[in-house]
Amino acid sequence: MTATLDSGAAPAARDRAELLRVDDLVVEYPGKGFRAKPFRALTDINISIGQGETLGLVGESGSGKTTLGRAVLGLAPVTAGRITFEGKDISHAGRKDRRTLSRDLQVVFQDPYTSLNPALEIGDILAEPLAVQGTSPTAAMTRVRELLDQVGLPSDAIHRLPREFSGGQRQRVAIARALALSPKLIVCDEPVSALDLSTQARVLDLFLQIQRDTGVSYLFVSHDLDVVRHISHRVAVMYHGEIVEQGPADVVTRDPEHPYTQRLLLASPVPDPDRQEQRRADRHRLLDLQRQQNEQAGVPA
Ligand SMILES: Nc1ncnc2c1ncn2[C@@H]1O[C@H](COP(=O)(O)OP(=O)(O)OP(=O)(O)O)[C@@H](O)[C@H]1O
Repeated sequence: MTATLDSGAAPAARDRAELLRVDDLVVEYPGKGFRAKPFRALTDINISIGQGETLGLVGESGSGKTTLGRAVLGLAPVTAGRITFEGKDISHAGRKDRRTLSRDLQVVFQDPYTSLNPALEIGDILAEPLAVQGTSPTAAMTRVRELLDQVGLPSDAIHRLPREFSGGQRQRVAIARALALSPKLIVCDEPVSALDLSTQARVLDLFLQIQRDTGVSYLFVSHDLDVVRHISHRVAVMYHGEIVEQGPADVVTRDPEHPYTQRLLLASPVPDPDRQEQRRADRHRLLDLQRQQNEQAGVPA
């Protein structure tokens, strides 16, 4: 884990094979309560993600980031448009197809405190997806040990319960669970926003390391431009259910064209842009420092 906040995702390779493609996607939730009419959460979304690539999805609360991730996972209704995975239309994939797809398409949620079953030992949490896909108990335990090692947790975690771990360690368990079946794409929905700054940095580094080791792709949802810049090859900016800008992470997050992205960049109690940049630089320095200190002290994230 040596990456710093300014040396995150590797530059995008030009000729990545396309893994996920979303064309003209519209998502409408059925209306209920005060929203008697269907509510259009996404309008004409077009994105693609290559193999080993990270697309960062950024935008304010309610802009539709989670809905887009949910649509990819088959959890939100596709009203119009198309979602293609490895060239196959999965927009309306049924249960059986989804079960097959779950080998390749996984998710890490925001809250490490509620996303793990508190009654299960870590070994059982990690073995669960393997058992569902028919892996034998012996092979599953070998894989569980591999996964713990991959996410930087000790092998004795197998017999411990989630409550015995910190937020960062629990998120490592959630990442290990997502990795169990060697997926091709992981939808990461605000996976570091519940963590403190130094833990955020270490977990982001873990995501990067895993991508380098396995070639997995990420659809990485975050409201935090710093986080998205660090982890992503490309960034798409969402506003009121639409993508208003997308392009290389560095360009979009440092020199955005769209006024909404410019506002997002400046969304800070510090009004002066120079001080804003200063604040960001300070934050990066702080993160690096904390990470170095933790590493020297051998403190797990
Ligand atoms: N199941 C649902 N039924 C109806 N409306 C929904 C549902 N889920 C989300 N919405 C609405 O869709 C819009 C987009 O929500 P979404 O959660 O995708 O945004 P977001 O950018 O991820 O926001 P946040 O960061 O707060 O999660 C919001 O107006 C939300 O109220």
